[in-house]
Amino acid sequence: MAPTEDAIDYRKLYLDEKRKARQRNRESIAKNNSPPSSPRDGRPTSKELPEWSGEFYTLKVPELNRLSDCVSSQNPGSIFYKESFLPFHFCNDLWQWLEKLPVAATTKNQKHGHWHNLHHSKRKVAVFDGSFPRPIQLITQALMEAGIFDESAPPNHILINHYTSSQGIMPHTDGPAYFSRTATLSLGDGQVLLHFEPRQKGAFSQRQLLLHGRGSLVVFEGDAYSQCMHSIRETNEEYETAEPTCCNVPAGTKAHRQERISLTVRHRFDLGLMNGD
Ligand SMILES: O=C(O)CCC(=O)C(=O)O
Ligand SMILES: [Fe+2]
Repeated sequence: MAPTEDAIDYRKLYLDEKRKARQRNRESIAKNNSPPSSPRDGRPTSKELPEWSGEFYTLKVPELNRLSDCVSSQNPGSIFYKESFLPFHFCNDLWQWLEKLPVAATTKNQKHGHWHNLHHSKRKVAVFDGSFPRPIQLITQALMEAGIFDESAPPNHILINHYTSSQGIMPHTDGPAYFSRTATLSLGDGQVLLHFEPRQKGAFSQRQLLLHGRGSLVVFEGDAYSQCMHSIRETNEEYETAEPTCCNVPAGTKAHRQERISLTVRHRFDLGLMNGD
């Protein structure tokens, strides 16, 4: 019998079902393989998150100017800095909101949106990825509007570090899991020196950058992201002194250390895939 228009195409059905079964299989493998420490686990419910009083905020931020805001244009290139990026009143509200984030009961699993005390360095960290509560959304939108991220690799991962005045972070690169651009916002009244050093000796020059608090922004990408390590020194001194390698303030400028919160914003590739990018 000749197939009619609406007769079932068994071959197509067979292929469709096979494709669906393969897809289900892949999804279940991905689910079972996802590490228990995934930051996507255990998202805080909206009840657990602190109340955000700034519901009607629209965040006005300046655009990043890739020429005038560039503080290291070569060797390594691509470090940008804006001393005043986030509005002052927003920084205060954000600080208070962040301080009220729930604290994870255990340090074993990274729980999304919860503070964790790191064993090795004692500083506190919290992660937001994928879907963001309002204040974090405002920040990611602001970074898009300022031309720092675009639709091809939008911010989808925020790491928040809470430091006492003496704490720092060891030399490291942010690694290949992310698009090679990091934007960091600093909150608090103090300052720190951010150090860049080449991963391979002699390949690039050392650089320093004085990070002001109260909403400053540093962006680094390209060589500064992939070929250099960055760090903040631990110190019990009240201040650090900028060296001649410092690229945004004169040598001798004092960076007065105080309690500080930083928000490091990036695009993580595997989250992009999960969100259907
Ligand atoms: O606190 C900072 O400014 C640096 C943080 C950082 O490098 C990171 O979280 O990867
Ligand atoms: Fe980093």
